[in-house]
Amino acid sequence: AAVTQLWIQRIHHHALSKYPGPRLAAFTTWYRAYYDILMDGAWAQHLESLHEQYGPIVRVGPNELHFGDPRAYNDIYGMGTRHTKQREMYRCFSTDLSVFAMSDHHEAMQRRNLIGPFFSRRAILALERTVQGKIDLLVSRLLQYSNTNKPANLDLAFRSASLEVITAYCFAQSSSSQGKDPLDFDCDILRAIDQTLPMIWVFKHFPLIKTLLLGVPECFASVLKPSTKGILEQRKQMGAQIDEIMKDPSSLQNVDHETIYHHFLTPQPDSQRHPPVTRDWLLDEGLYLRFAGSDTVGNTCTVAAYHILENRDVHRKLSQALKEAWPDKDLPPSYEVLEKLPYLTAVIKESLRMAHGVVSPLPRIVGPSDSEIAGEIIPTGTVVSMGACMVHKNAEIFPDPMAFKPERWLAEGSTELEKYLVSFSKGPRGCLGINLAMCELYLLIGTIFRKLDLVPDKPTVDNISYREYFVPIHRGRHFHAFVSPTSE
Ligand code: HEM
Repeated sequence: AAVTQLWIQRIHHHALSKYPGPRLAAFTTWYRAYYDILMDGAWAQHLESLHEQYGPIVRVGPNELHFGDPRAYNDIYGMGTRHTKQREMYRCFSTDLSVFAMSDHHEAMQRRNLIGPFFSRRAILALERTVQGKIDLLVSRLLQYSNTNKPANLDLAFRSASLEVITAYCFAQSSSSQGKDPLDFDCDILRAIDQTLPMIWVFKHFPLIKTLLLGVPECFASVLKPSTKGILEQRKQMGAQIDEIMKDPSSLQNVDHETIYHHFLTPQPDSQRHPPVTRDWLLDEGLYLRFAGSDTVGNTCTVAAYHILENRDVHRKLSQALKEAWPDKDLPPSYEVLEKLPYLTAVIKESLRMAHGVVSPLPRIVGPSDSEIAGEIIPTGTVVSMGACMVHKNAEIFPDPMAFKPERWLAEGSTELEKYLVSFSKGPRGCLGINLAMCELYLLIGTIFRKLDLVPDKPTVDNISYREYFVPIHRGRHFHAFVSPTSE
């Protein structure tokens, strides 16, 4: 009887009852859990079919709406909005004290003000050489393949390069695993991400499992579930660096550029009051930054390389533009020169559109008062979201949306399109690392396509199709290519 009563309440007498959607979804969050967990990260894909069936607003949970009309994106995430992040989602990453997991608007703004300057354009330009150094290392590793008959795994190559950049940038360390063959781009940290990321939906729908696995002493957790072993090991390693710094802050003088720890340990003006500097805070913030700054950039490069190499005309135009701006291969132009190249810029924008950035819809809780979203007044407390993929695949905004067409960003009136490029999200909780990400994308894609001739090895669209675990996980064969140096 209790179940029937709940059914009647949720289906017929709920504030969201007027919105269409599967009845089971309106009744229970297990509906979504089925797609997240049992269907292996298939929720974002399922949402597309729900919108086809039910229209632009779908009730996807007892208290949740998903929007398909691109106007909604700005209403949910744009400047001036105060909707908060949904705790259940953002706590799955086990970095609860990081800015990313904060829901209180005011606290998050203070924390963003603290971290922001570390990733400002000025700060990035000052560390451009650190970024370029890691990209040069990637190119020299890739060039080692030119003497073999083996294709290089570009998926791993780009992910490991962006991980190296963020690790050097934030922590003045290297992420490459000691003693491993650098040719296979194998790396403990990437392996830890691959092992643990698929657990996020389990953690979201069964928070007790997360508490159990991550709360018990490490030796038990790795026996209980090997998939958390990698991340616990990473917490241990980053924790050791933090312990050393907290014990002896003068050790920070031994590194050759400012790290995130220098930044956090510098006393701030009262207006940007610090959280107390604790080991737990530094660890959560550090782990999150490293995650945020690695796969996001790496995946975008993989999608970029796949499409550039699949589209001869794009490849030819890009190589031509790079050769003109960069005649001597050994004298790389600065980021500020590269970012002014129209064709490279168009390729990067189109790659961001096709890669989507974060592929899961980002859940927000409407507040502090009822809010208008896509012309509807949505009650306070409702969970709302709109996946970036829905915006990027909208055929009215981006005609022929599944085709890789940098030209769409060069056509007359294309600046209007910018507001629909939402890979970094928008507004008060948009990406904090956008300046670093853009610098990496320009230097990486510019350098790779100026210096290397890449021939894809058995490319298929499976190389870049993904399962959705906040960021994409590529389950199919990774994208591989044979590598040789460009002729001049
Ligand atoms: C192509 C690369 C990148 C893409 C597409 C991307 C995308 C995003 C998106 C969509 C969000 C919003 C997440 C949400 O609301 O839940 C976000 C947040 C964030 N990103 Fe990025 N990101 C990229 C690179 C980076 C880099 C290099 C860093 C630097 C460490 C970074 C740091 C952050 C941080 C700290 C947040 C949390 C901001 C907050 O919660 O207020 N990201 N990013």
